[in-house]
Amino acid sequence: MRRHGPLCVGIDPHPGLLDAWGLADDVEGLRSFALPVLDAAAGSAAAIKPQVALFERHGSRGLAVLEEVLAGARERDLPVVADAKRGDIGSTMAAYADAWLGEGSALAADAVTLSPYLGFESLRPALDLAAETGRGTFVLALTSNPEGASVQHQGAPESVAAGIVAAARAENARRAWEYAGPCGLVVGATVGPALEELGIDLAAFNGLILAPGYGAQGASEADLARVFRGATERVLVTSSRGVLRHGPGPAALEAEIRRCNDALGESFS
Ligand SMILES: O=c1ccn([C@@H]2O[C@H](COP(=O)(O)O)[C@@H](O)[C@H]2O)c(=O)[nH]1
Repeated sequence: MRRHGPLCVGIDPHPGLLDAWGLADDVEGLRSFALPVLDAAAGSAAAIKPQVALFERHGSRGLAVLEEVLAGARERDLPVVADAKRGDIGSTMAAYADAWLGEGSALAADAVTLSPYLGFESLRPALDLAAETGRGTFVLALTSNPEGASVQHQGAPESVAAGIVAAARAENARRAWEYAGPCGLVVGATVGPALEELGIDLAAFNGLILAPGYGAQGASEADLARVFRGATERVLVTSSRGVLRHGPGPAALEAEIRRCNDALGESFS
């Protein structure tokens, strides 16, 4: 993030985008889509965030393409957040943790997104494995979709989302870290005044924040600066369709990534 700016490029090979790029909605199309995005992001973006569902829909061969993306990112020293949104009872969670954060797993990424809605502690195997292996997690707190509020804003005196933020903060405080703890949060750039309304202060948060909603979902650089005031230096801003619609040419993709990073940098300064 310090080197390139706060933009994380989402790799979301939607059927409509494959079509717009002149590619078939099959495994060859998936590969011809994902690898140029990886190339464009290496050297211009802070990270990439492959959307696992859009690889899974192509079955085992789709997951093999994801493994190729992960290996290519490792070779290029480009951090990867696997957007898998895993969350299950603890015994099963250990298997998800091994897959996405385990040393030697072909699917291991630098960080994985997790859903805490079976209870924050159910994530324990992934939280512990991330800390042991120097990887990270991003736990869904306030998601960017409008429906999220019906669950995440509930509760008094502390909302569900505020409870998740407090649990993530306590998790990071269990160990000493140089800059930010391994338990990050997902907070949408589209949440408007929800953080203030729910009494959540992200300036005091001790991990990274993954912020979807920029670009295709309508949040602007100014919205990000407003929502994350006091915490912008730890915000990894992610955009998928907003960047990908500039493809297929790698030069145009890279130019858009650089433009976003410049605009975000200006807005955050
Ligand atoms: O709260 C959330 C959590 C995750 N996402 C994911 O981010 C991208 C957003 O794609 P855009 O094309 O930039 O809208 C997508 O993979 C979502 O599953 C999110 O949007 N909101």
